[in-house]
Amino acid sequence: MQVVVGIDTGTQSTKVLCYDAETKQVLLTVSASHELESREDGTREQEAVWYLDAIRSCFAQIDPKIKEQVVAIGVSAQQHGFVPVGKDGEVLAPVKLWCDTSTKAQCDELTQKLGGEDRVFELLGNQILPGYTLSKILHLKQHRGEAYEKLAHILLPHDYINFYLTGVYSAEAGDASGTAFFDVMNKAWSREVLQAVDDGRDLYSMLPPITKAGQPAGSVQPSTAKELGIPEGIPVSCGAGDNMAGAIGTGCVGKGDLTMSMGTSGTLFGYSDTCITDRKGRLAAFCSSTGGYLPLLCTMNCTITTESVRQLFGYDVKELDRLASKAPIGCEGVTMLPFFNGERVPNLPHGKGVIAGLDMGNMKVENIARAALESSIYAMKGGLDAFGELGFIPKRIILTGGGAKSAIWRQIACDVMQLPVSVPKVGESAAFGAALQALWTLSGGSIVDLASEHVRFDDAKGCEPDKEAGTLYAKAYQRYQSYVEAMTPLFQ
Ligand SMILES: Nc1ncnc2c1ncn2[C@@H]1O[C@H](COP(=O)(O)OP(=O)(O)O)[C@@H](O)[C@H]1O
Ligand SMILES: O=C(CO)[C@@H](O)[C@H](O)COP(=O)(O)O
Repeated sequence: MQVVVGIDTGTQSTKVLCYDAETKQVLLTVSASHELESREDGTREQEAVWYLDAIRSCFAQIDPKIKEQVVAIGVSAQQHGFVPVGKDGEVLAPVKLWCDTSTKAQCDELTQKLGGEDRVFELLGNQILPGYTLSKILHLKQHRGEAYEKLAHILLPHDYINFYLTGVYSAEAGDASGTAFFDVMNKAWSREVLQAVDDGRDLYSMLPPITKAGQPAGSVQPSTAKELGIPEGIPVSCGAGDNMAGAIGTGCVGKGDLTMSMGTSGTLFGYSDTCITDRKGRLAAFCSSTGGYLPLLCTMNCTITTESVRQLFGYDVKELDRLASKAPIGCEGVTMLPFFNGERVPNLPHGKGVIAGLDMGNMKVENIARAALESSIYAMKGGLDAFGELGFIPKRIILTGGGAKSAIWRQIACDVMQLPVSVPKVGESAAFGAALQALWTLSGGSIVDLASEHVRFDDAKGCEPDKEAGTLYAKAYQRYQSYVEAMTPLFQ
């Protein structure tokens, strides 16, 4: 046995996956859920200690005989969250998350101070958006002054978990690229952008060094080894944001590969050897955690949409799928704008969910159920168009995330995007990707070869696009776009 472990701390839960690289079998996956603090002003926060508690709880569920054989660990976590840490490693305030929309004012203030959107784009290759980390630091300064005074280390969730495992402060380019203080063209922290938050304090010196992809962030320290029941001194790979880890776990590591993740958020990302920036702001210019780039579209409402609708009617996911399958494509004109959690693309942090186009004939739960599934895919369709405009032409889409378990949703994605869909055998792609990154740290060599050796696809779940359905979806998508345009002024 050669056991590598992937930890994925998502929004809803932490998952730990043990993979035997010799037999190419996932031995087990365990999980523990997290709470989420939500407030009406768009605040979405978690306590960093919940992540460590969830990790401890996951490891407690694993057979000690497997744990003894672990040879390396990799960590993936939700991107963008700000973990403010003091000089002795103590966490100073709750973690503001990727889906926190309460910092729009700070984003506007910082963008203006830096000279406007064009200048920001020149400095970073990205915009300053509420989901990203930068505005959360200014928010801490303005609203939690005491914690800000003690700030000594600026970490992302996966950096913090790596610190727990190794005792070392580290970062890597993939997750760093989602901070809005990382210059993606030069793969370096931006001193100028951080000075806009506070020119009286050296925030730059609070950033961890960037570990090169494929290199370890450190090794498991004795106290953590004892707590988790794993060998001390084993390597911990540099780690990744969850989308970057998901790219590894779905084999999206070579030129032209494209993955769509249907999780709490909806993401569409492709691998590129060169930096791809999108001045129109649909694709974020992120780096991969394998040494290249990962342009990415993120919507804040994918399974958020289906969860909101199914909870409203008291259904489970299977019942929602069953009802949706009874409605025709386009839901007889019922159109949903799935901005239940605000939205990032389009940049509408104060956006709201809308169900439009209802009349006495089409107001059926079947249509509303289907509109939830369709709309979260329409929200990602603009990303595919952006990839095309920027010269990135994929041959297929690899689907992952909790939503990819739904057969009807997979076919909707395939028909809306008009691309063949492949589904990896291991569904927990971020945890699996983190485990494969750990294996890469041990073995060295090419990540492309390693992914093609270990990432397998489930032929039974793959789908081919239907042209006729594509024509119907294209019409419904146009209607969706018209509603987005019409509603946008109300959300600004
Ligand atoms: N069979 C299914 N059909 C539709 N949605 C599903 C199904 N199984 C799980 N899900 C959705 O997947 C979500 C979890 O997705 P996941 O990718 O694990 O989330 P995250 O990583 O964002 O925490 C659940 O909240 C649920 O809405
Ligand atoms: O903000 C983004 C990407 O930019 C999100 O994709 C987060 O990384 C959270 O992911 P999930 O919890 O949905 O996996």
